[in-house]
Amino acid sequence: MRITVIGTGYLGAVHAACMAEIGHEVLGVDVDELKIAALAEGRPPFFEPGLADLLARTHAGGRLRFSTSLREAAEFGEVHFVCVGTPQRSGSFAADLSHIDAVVDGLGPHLSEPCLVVGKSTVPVGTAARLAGRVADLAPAGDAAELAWNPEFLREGTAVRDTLEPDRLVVGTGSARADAMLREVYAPMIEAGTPYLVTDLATAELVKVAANSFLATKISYVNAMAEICEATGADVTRLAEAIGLDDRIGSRFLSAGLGFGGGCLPKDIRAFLARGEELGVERSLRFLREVDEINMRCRQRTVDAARDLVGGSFLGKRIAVLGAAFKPDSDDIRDSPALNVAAVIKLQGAHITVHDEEAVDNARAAFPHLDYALEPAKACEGADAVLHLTEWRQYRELDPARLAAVTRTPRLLDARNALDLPHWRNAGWTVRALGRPAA
Ligand SMILES: NC(=O)C1=CN([C@@H]2O[C@H](COP(=O)(O)OP(=O)(O)OC[C@H]3O[C@@H](n4cnc5c(N)ncnc54)[C@H](O)[C@@H]3O)[C@@H](O)[C@H]2O)C=CC1
Ligand SMILES: O=C(O)[C@H]1O[C@H](OP(=O)(O)OP(=O)(O)OC[C@H]2O[C@@H](n3ccc(=O)[nH]c3=O)[C@H](O)[C@@H]2O)[C@H](O)[C@@H](O)[C@@H]1O
Repeated sequence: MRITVIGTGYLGAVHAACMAEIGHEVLGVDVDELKIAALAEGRPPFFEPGLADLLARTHAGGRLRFSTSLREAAEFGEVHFVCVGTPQRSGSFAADLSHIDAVVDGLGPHLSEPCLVVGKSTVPVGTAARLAGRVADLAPAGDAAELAWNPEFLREGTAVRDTLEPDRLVVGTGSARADAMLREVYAPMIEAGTPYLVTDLATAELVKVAANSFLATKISYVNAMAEICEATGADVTRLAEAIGLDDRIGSRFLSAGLGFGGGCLPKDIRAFLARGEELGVERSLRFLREVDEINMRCRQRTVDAARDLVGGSFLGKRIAVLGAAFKPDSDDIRDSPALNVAAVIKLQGAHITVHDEEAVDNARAAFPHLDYALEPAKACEGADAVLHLTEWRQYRELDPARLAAVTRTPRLLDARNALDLPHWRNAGWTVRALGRPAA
């Protein structure tokens, strides 16, 4: 099929490459000329494992092209996936829908042949019905163009696998034609046994925010337990292990520590709260405010634990920060808990040096007042404390004895509960972790 993917960011670039990988002819479109130039040369504009190989393969096969022209997209595609950003609006919790509106307004008048516009961005419930009306009004050929909603559940860091082997496909549509077209798009996944659920538009939109809210709630639940563990001398990692063995609960998304960040979970629960208020159902979602509060307290607890570790004040202290991305295997620093903590500590008088193999350029651009090192050991030189804030595998493989030798005082805060603490203690480190006894 001829597919366009409009918006080639963390979601769209992966979706475009994966659609080409399963055999479709794909045109990726973005307003960002630098991004399009990189993608057109087969270079991923961001770090995502597996994406570079996929781009190289699909480019070589001639199935993947890029452009900045929406008109070209309208003329080319049978199915148009809309993957533009829906960030938090400034000064409010609500989602900014201006990008998605601009795409529909730009695409609509040029949609001539029978085609399908498919929303993949995460939107407040009710948006799809509004946009469906807009597509019908704008498309010159009347009912030739339809709109369906197909929310995306990929995670950064595993985006390629999540797209090629999704847990489920959810399609919001009332139209047999739209359903048939999307079954054709996703035929290899459906044949491989991926559950394919057809719902109405509103349910499809809600499935997405309900799933992200549940994941955020699970993380904040375990972080609330970490606060209780801190008050009682218990160990949240053992607690999570024990409750996770109940398969009704499950062990995934029970890693306590610095909490969630990124371009999705934080803004999605806030946009859901804002939409709940508009709909007059704020009571049903009030718990999400608590989820957000608990999550933000994780950052504060990390700052407090780091300050305690260095003796009660950051003034004049040198702090090494390991990790800048919001999660490992990504260079994405949107609402990064690690950089949030680093910036707050810097404001309290410390000298900060940050290491992150992949996110360093993004971090430097957004936080130019922090210092950066290209090696973990360089970041730790002369440090009064080392803060482990993003759990890259590389940090689990560090040699604590070698690292201790370059610090001023070997003190470690593991804010992700991911390091082998006895190993670090044996190498002479004073070790703290969130939600665990000091030992
Ligand atoms: N990043 C992720 O892991 C996932 C993101 N989502 C949702 O997908 C949407 C996109 O997220 P990301 O890819 O992370 O954002 P992003 O910011 O990385 O990418 C958005 C892209 O849209 C482009 N864009 C903006 N206006 C445009 C226009 N008028 N025409 C063409 N392109 C335009 C931007 O230049 C940018 O490249 C959001 O709604 C997000 O919540 C959903 C699932 C996973
Ligand atoms: O809507 C989206 O964009 C995506 O948001 C999340 O994916 P993502 O943000 O890429 O990453 P996650 O693996 O969910 O991690 C989110 C944050 O939670 C934190 N986290 C995760 C798991 C955990 O146990 N503890 C924890 O603190 C991570 O460090 C990270 O900061 C969802 O997992 C995806 O299903 C969804 O498609």
